[in-house]
Amino acid sequence: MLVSPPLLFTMESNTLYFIVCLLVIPLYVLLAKGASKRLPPGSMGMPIIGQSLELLKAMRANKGEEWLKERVEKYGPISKLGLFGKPTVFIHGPQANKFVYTCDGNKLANHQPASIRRIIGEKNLFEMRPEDHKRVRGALMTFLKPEALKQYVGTIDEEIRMHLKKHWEGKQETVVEPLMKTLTFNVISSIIFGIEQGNRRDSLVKIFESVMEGMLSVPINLPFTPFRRSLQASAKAKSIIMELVHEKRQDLAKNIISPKKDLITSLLSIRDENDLPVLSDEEIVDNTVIVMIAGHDTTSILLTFLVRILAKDPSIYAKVLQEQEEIAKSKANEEPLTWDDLAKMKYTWRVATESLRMYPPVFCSFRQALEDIEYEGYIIPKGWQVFWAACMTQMDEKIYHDPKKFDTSRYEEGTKTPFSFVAFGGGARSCPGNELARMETLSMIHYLVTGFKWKLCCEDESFRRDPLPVFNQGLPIKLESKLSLL
Ligand code: HEM
Repeated sequence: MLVSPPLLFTMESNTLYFIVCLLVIPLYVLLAKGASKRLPPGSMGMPIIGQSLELLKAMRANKGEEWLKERVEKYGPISKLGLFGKPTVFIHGPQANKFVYTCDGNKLANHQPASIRRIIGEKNLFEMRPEDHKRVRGALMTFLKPEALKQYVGTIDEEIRMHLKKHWEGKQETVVEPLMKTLTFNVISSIIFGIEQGNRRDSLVKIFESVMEGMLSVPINLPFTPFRRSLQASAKAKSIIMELVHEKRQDLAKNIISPKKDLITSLLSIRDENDLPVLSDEEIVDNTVIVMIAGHDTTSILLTFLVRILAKDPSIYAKVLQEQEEIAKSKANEEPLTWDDLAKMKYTWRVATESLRMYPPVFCSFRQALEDIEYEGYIIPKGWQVFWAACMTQMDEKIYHDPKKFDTSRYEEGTKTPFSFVAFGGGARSCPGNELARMETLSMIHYLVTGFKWKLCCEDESFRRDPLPVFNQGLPIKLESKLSLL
């Protein structure tokens, strides 16, 4: 979101970028020359560099959408360009979203940058071709589907209360973005690893922070490069997770723990029709890593935007507060939230949905053509990248009336154009963590609005895309505890 494919964008430094470019020039020239006729319109830009730097610059100024809109005005909804050393076809609109989300995975494959592939490992969901992807995703979904997640509402509730007590209560000022990251990191690690708060979890969290640091780097494995540090941290994380896998397998055999305890026990317990494990140990480890990485940053961004929206618009804050106070009133002191409580938070989720429409954490993604593909009368040649900014349809005035207006009533009107709301992607590779994200978001907003009032320190703080949204100052706020509920 990853972990998200747009992670592709960040380049450590221009120097490293140029070194990599030089290494891949021959491949680029071959691919570009090999392209047959009926290529989409557009210029490939400078060899290798193509339009990468322009796009990066626009994204960092939070003008990525404008930059792409200009392309669409100039060339139409399909055009060619050069991005990150590869010939690329940019496609746009609901029909582009539909094409990507419904295309056979043997023709159009997921496409991660080399740094991510090497750090996470070969057996992760992002890298898999359709057959393995279906098997591994099916296994993950037995844990991430709503019926299974229901039992973790209490765990999430407990994590949030501990977090608020430690980081928010009694503070007069705080910075929201890093705190939301800490929270979602802790929630997801408690659900995945099933480890109580303490030294063991803290050390895993620290190791994962180091893993993240080099995810977006140029994959040069030399001493002191962030990529080397990330590789080392990921090897350490994986060896700890592998130990956990062995421990939990033994505990399951002795019936000391439940198969539903956490993601690892759940994956270990899935057997096929011949009573054999559905996932190998290596697959469990690599996919635990991917869920950790894909699962925390995206949700923390949504929560950070919600804090901003609630501070900026008193009428939205008042309605969310009313909904949440009604739920709070129906509960005894310290009684945790339940699945049914979350189901009642309809208005709050509409606010979150509208936030996801206007400020999607994942803005764009890449795939790779595994064969020549015909699309809208043009050829996307084998080996080329397909690049699309799915979420641009969410700000399209032909689909959403007055798209710049924050308007939760949009979701009262029924269905929209198919493939136009795609904050969680679509098709076989849509986000499997959307339900978990919803649970975390609603629970946290419940405790925030019932427990605190806040004001933004900088009313007009802007954010850049790097490639996920990052607030320039991390969203500092002035904070007031309403009462000590926690
Ligand atoms: C607000 C929160 C979230 C947003 C906006 C979000 C968004 C997305 C999007 C747009 C994709 C598809 C990317 C593509 O098509 O290239 C995706 C995939 C994915 N997400 Fe999320 N996500 C969120 C939370 C989570 C959580 C909590 C988890 C962990 C449980 C998670 C795990 C994944 C995984 C594993 C994939 C890859 C799925 C596959 O390839 O089959 N996400 N996410």
